[in-house]
Amino acid sequence: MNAPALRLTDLSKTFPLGRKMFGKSGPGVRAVHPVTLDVPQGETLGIVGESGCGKSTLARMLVGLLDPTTGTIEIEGEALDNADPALFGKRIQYVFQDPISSLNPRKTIRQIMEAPLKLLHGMNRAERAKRISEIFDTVSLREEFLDRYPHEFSGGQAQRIGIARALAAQARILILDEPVSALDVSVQAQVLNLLADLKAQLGLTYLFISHDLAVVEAVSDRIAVLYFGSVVELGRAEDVFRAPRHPYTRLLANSAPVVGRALTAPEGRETELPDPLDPPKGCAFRARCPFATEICGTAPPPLEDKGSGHLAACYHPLDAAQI
Ligand SMILES: Nc1ncnc2c1ncn2[C@@H]1O[C@H](COP(=O)(O)OP(=O)(O)OP(=O)(O)O)[C@@H](O)[C@H]1O
Repeated sequence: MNAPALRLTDLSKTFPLGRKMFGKSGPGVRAVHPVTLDVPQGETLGIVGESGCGKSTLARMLVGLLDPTTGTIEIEGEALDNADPALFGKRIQYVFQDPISSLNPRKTIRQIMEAPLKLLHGMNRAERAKRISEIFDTVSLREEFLDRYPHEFSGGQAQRIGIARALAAQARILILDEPVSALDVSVQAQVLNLLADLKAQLGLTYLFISHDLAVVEAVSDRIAVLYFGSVVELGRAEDVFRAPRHPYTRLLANSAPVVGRALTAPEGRETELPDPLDPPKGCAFRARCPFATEICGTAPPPLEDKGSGHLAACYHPLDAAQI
């Protein structure tokens, strides 16, 4: 069997707060609790969760922008070494939410496209020109765009350029961080279609981060739900929002699709995330959960298979009658 495209083992991140006192570091914000997860080759894994649940921190560790506090990242069976950022760049690339501001405004598109070909693959001028021409053809961009600057493009064109830049590195895993949220609805579908075509054509693996549950459900094979830095549910895209096992996922699904609306909670229950500086001892969702009992305050529930490969971290997983 092939090694998974991506294997995370106990990957976590704590941001230290304040200076070290008497040689000891102060308290920290635990942004991502240890995550253990395989992403098979060719899969699109959707990652959802409300603001502050750790999506960006997780994604930034995966592309080498942040050092993990614990754990390892393996790509196609090979451990990534943080000391060699170029190794990350060739294997895994980030496509940003805001395509225009993620491209260097002082560089032409040609310069932007050439950088990974030169730095990561040592290509000469002729090789770079040939490769850029092939990539532009793949993403349906005209070569006359190459001598223009990022601000001259619409959001949809700029996102195609962002995707083209990620392809130039020849990475086979793309982290798509809200890749269509900043685009008009009519353009969103074009970019999503392009991503689907590229995946089929090039055998790519995607991690698709979004607040838009309908988009995530449509594009993903599996979905991971993050809450307060932990994966609390993981299952097939068709099951996670339609037959959630974790009460948080049900809350998330019931709160959609109104973007930006505060999540609702049963009367008398908390609506806020716990304080990251003073994390609760047991399940982080228990103050918001209508099913919480004593056991929920003892220790965080482990992420376990609740049937047919559908995982949830909950002592009282929902059954069909509760959905
Ligand atoms: N550099 C940092 N220093 C300290 N705390 C941080 C830092 N970056 C993120 N955090 C904290 O880590 C937690 C997770 O943040 P993160 O940005 O990963 O969440 P997110 O799910 O991506 O949110 P959003 O959807 O708003 O981007 C939050 O409590 C945040 O305040």
